[in-house]
Amino acid sequence: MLEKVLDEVKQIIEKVKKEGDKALYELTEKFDKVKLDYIKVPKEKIDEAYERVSDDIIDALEIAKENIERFHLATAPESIRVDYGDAILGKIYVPIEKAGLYVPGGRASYPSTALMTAIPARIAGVDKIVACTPPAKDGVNPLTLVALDLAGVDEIYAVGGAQAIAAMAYGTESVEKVDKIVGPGNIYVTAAKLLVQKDVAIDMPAGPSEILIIADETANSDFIAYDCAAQLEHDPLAKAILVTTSEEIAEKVKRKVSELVSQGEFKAILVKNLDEAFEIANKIAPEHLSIFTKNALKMLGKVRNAGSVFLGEYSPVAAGDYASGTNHVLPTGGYARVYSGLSTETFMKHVTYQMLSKEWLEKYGEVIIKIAKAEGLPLHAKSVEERLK
Ligand SMILES: NC(=O)c1ccc[n+]([C@@H]2O[C@H](COP(=O)([O-])OP(=O)(O)OC[C@H]3O[C@@H](n4cnc5c(N)ncnc54)[C@H](O)[C@@H]3O)[C@@H](O)[C@H]2O)c1
Ligand SMILES: N[C@H](CO)Cc1c[nH]c[nH+]1
Ligand SMILES: [Zn+2]
Repeated sequence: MLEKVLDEVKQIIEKVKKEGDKALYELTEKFDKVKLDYIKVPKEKIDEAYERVSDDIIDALEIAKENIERFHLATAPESIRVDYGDAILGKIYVPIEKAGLYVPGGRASYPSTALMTAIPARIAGVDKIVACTPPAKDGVNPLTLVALDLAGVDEIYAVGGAQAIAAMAYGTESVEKVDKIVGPGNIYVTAAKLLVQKDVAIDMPAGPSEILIIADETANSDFIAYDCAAQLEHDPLAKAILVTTSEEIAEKVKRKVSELVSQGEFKAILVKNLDEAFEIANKIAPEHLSIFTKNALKMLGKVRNAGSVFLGEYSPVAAGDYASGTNHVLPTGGYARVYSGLSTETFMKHVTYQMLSKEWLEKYGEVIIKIAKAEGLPLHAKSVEERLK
């Protein structure tokens, strides 16, 4: 599917690279049908946004923010130092300097994604955080602006789609070029991230939402249907797959999903046993994997490829989408085979270090010298020999 839009997206990227802000204004008019007279959202528009949203929803965002912060702090990578007596070796985690967040906003608005991307970036200690999000007729969605502001984003740009990714990758008069672009989006956004990744780091391909549910005969078919429908409501390209040992559940879920939602792709697969179900799930590597079986927590050991796992009937994917605290920016399209979801680590890199003693070098110098000479790199050997004279 991505291949179908690659040529069009390439052209969008080239236009932004060549024409900068002018291209952003034109493409926003073409794709978003919006004519704004700014790209960088002015401070007064952010202040105004607080007036336009209710205290009630701000309170809900604040609670979600606390839970997301709590989990991302608890799971942040820690520097490590190993002291072997004659040598100290270690790894320090350091933040990247500039991060660009993409917060979607085409068919729905995504203030939750503002929190999911900005909070880990702040915890990591990123120096400058900017965000792009598509505008509507009267500007960027006010709740998205409030969420970005609450999470501490430095600059917000009213631009979406592939043009936003190109702007953050290469910079324009208004948009700052960043070191790494993160965040989910539709097929155009995802294709653009894949195309610019030779010039800028990206988190992962995080495209149209997906769910795969493994269910045995004990599962509640209505809960399964609602979880499927919830992910299908994101995008006509969204996918939901039920893998079950029960024909009855497959039929009930199929019927209910078709009553609840009319877009996206739903498929039910009947299997003989749960081992077969996990084999299929691991092959597909879905963004979300929900497990509705007896002893669900025990099933975690069978999971190899998935973005995030939801265990038992009281763990709707919507909880992870908004408020439990795990991140909802997750790999799609089978990329969970090799990529992880967004985390504090996404905004960091590690630097290894060592401080060796004379004793260590006396003990291992010969090993270094032998291998260096075997590789045909005599000056590597010499750099050790000189110290051991
Ligand atoms: N995988 C994840 O972690 C995750 C998380 C949240 C959301 N999502 C996904 O994000 C997506 C959000 O999509 P959305 O469309 O609502 O918002 P979006 O912001 O991703 O896309 C909107 C933009 O797409 C561009 N666009 C629309 N039609 C175009 C066309 N024909 N040609 C070129 N560009 C075009 C426009 O510029 C517009 O600004 C959904 O697919 C949802 O499932 C994924
Ligand atoms: N389910 C989405 C990830 O695929 C995340 C999200 C945001 N808002 C609602 N849901
Ligand atoms: Zn969702």
